[in-house]
Amino acid sequence: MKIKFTKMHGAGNDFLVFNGIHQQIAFTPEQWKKLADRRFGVGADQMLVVERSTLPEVDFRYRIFNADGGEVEHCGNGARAFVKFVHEKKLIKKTRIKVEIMKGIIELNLETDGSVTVDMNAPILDATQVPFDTTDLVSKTEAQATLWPLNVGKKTGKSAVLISVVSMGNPHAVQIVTDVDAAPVLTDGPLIECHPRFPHHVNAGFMQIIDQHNIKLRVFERGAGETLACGTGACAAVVAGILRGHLTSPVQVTARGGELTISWAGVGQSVFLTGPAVTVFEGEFNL
Ligand SMILES: N[C@@H](CCC[C@H](N)C(=O)O)C(=O)O
Repeated sequence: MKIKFTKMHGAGNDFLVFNGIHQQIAFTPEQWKKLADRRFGVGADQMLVVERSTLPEVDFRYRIFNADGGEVEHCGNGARAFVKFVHEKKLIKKTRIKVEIMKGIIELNLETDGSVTVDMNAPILDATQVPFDTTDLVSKTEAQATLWPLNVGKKTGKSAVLISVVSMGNPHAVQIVTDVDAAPVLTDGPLIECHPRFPHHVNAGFMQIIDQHNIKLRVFERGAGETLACGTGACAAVVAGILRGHLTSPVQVTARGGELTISWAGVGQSVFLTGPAVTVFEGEFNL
């Protein structure tokens, strides 16, 4: 059986996108992992499957699989690629689209310049809901933010890493660094990703504040390693930076693969993510 896919990216975060409406897409975690492999498969950070939603007034359901084969709750860059995909495949004419994801519904808008804005819903700031185990930890407060000490490698006790814990539907641990290019993303990233205090594992963000409206960001993603950009990671970082009093909305996020714009009006409000989505090529493989 031949399976068709589209290779896409959003600011360098790359995807294999599958039309699950006109072909049956049901792979095992091992098969997803093999497809994502950059040597033995096609190569991607995430795989996205577009399906019909069964919910009233919701246009599609979209499922997300990390490169390690695990299904996850959300993907901000993927959501933009998804909108471009359903338009290019003529699956819908509307530019404002409602989509069911694992934990809720999001609204997306295809802008006239081809970029996509995603209403990412309100961030979850209650650490235990992220989920993050706060047992025996003493938090610090900075402006409106709660900061948690996290023992990472040899950084323990007074040298523990101070993190903001934010869920954008998926879990994020964000820290501020002075120089993102020198930050220990590849060494501390995997330790934070699988830290025992995060029972569902976590995406580890390293943010350098440039000024009130600009940050540089690198994210070591759960289940995918460091990617060239992470949409939910950008939202979580900006939320953390605004709560800590360092940033003011809107914020331009410079990732290694491109630029994202994030707006947030504050606690209880939706975060809006705007950025590019690009189709690279179409392909097919035999299963
Ligand atoms: N690249 C994504 C996030 C994908 C999921 C993430 N790795 C997780 O496991 O939560 C984005 O653009 O948001």
